[in-house]
Amino acid sequence: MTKPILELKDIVTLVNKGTSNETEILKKLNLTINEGDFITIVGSNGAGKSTLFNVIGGNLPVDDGHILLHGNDITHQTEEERTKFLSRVFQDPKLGTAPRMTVAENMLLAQKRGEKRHLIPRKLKQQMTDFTRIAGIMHNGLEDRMNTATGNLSGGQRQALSFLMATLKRPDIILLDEHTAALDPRTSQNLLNATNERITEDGLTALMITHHLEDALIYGNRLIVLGDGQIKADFKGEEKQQLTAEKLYEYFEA
Ligand SMILES: Nc1ncnc2c1ncn2[C@@H]1O[C@H](COP(=O)(O)OP(=O)(O)OP(=O)(O)O)[C@@H](O)[C@H]1O
Repeated sequence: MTKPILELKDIVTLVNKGTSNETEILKKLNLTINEGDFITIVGSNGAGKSTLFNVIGGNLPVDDGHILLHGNDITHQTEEERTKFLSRVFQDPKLGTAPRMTVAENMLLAQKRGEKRHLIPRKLKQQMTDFTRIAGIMHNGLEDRMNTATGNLSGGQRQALSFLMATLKRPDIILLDEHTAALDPRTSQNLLNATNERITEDGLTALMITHHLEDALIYGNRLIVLGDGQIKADFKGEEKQQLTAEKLYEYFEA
């Protein structure tokens, strides 16, 4: 039985409110995200993908409609309040980590998310073996750089760390906002494979925006096409497996 984690019901978001430039970005968008879903999201530039993430993350207010988390209305919860159940990885490797702190310290910070953030060296020592093991999951040498300041890591290692930090506390929802777009093709592929492994093996629930149709097809159990502020298509299971890049390309109007 699939259980809904997050439900977006008739979501409307406006920009430039009350001016002659007022525009509806999300137009009565409906989406139910079930436990264990790994949803890839594609759509033209300006389709509303980042806006959708901003609405889920509480960075942008909802002008109409409702957001339910495990059936409870969280439409008006702040971004801060939503960090209890949600985490997000951005495109820019500089955004997810504290550059002067080491890999291990960043991981400890992520583990203490939502609590008072005092870094206790004793705690760090206790956790080191565990953190090193977790870093090893990314298969990119991060585990050998546990005491390196994050600012001195490669972009790929830094993004891998951001991803690990986002998953460490097993949030209900993980938003991956083109998190491999700034990386070279091989590094991007490695991170995508590691992402997929961690999400599927740990049964996490995630949404991933990508402009690479092949990646959207390979990864995840669901694929959503966003267009003009609405869900144009939602492919699941067998239907997603049968989908081709050519067919998907048809959703991108000239
Ligand atoms: N704060 C804002 N003020 C005005 N317009 C906005 C604002 N935020 C988003 N928009 C507009 O809303 C539309 C959707 O933007 P959004 O960034 O969500 O698209 P996207 O699908 O993520 O695009 P991309 O693939 O280029 O990142 C665009 O036309 C954008 O210009």
